[in-house]
Amino acid sequence: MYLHGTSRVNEAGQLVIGGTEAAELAKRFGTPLYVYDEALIRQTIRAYKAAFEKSGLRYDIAYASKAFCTMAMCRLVADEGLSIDVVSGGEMYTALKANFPPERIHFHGNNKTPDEIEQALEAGIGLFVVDSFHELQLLGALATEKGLVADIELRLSPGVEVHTHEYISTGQEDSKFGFSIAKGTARQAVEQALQTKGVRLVGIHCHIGSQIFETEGFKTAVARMAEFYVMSQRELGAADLSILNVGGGFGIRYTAEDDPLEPVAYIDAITEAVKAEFTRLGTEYPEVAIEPGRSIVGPAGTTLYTIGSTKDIPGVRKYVSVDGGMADNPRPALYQAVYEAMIANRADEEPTELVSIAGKACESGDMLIWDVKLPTVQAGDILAVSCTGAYNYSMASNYNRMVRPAVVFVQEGEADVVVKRETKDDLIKGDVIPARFLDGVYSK
Ligand SMILES: Cc1ncc(COP(=O)(O)O)c(C=O)c1O
Ligand SMILES: N[C@@H](CCCC[NH3+])C(=O)O
Repeated sequence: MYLHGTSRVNEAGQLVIGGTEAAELAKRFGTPLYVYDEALIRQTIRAYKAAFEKSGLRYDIAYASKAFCTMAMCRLVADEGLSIDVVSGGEMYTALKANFPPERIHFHGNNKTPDEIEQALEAGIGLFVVDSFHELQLLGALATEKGLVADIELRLSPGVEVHTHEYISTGQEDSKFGFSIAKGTARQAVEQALQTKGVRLVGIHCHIGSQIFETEGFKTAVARMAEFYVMSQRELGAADLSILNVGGGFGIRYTAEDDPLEPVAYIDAITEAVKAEFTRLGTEYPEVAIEPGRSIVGPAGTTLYTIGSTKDIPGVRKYVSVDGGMADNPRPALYQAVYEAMIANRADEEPTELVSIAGKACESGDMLIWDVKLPTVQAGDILAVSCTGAYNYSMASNYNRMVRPAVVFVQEGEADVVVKRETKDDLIKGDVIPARFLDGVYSK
């Protein structure tokens, strides 16, 4: 298993994360357990900032909170000086409750509801990324009603196809997101935005997809967006335009086969492309904005499970079952995502056996890893699955009425619970038995 951040194997053969043995964390907090290496999160954020500083361009980094949204994470992001991107009233509420400065919150989403827009306007959210004509009209009307002017970016689709899973590719023409540059709707959106009371067009935005390993797609997107930006200023009179937002999507190493670039390489490619394009077009450089999610939290997360039953089908495969699965990590089932794992309490032992890791949900597709080499496992061993920090906790469910695991942040030998493990009472807290069901139901 690739060891990210502060993860290492100590002399006692134990996996250690953030200065604490993983098996000790499992004992203290129970399993399944999401463990986050806080130092690695901060280090990645600082690497993005340093790469931009080097470029000399004005910049804004918004953490895409959909990857992992909790109050502690929002606090950390605020402390590191980033902005934050939210895509729902729930994410916005979490950030606001964590005292995230509202002016540094960016509100995304292809179907923001009137309630969510009102909530955002009342909270003083700094930026709306507008995704449709419907939203433009709704936001303009609601802002005007309140005597406000909302700063907006328009989400455009630059028609860039990238090599990633089709469910996480977003910049292509055939997408539910954004106004198409090629089809002319982006131009109409700028024209309409400039005539809409209650909004001020400050930027254009695109996001070409997620888990992208090369820089070509970003460079193409920058070139198309730059042309459009300058056209909007010169031909359409978009005088307040000053931000070019190229979204997130920077790839990470889930397995040894993955070969992502360092954050700095993506930023260098983007900032160099911005400079080249804007110089060619003869216009002042814009502020460059990005929205990384996965790359900030993905490698920092490890999920710990306790191994239970095994089933050996001679000549076929050996199934090793853990006490979690698709409820805490739906990504293998959804995207055929591949993960690596190790036995945390015997991390120095040679992997000798090829096994497959099964979850405990009542579902054949609940497989966390097909074919991973481990030392011979025993019930009670702690399995560590690496690189589970992005879109795992945030996409977790209560399928089969499983409780969501706790989340701990570890650093320098300290471990803090940032999300408590759900209880069985949490599972039924919204349940209501209609009074008419109770009348004599057991007496019939
Ligand atoms: C608009 C937007 N911004 C940012 C992100 C974050 O992407 P990633 O987590 O791949 O960095 C996404 C998700 O793909 C997105 O849809
Ligand atoms: N949920 C996806 C990423 C979605 C990106 C958000 N636009 C994943 O786990 O890979």
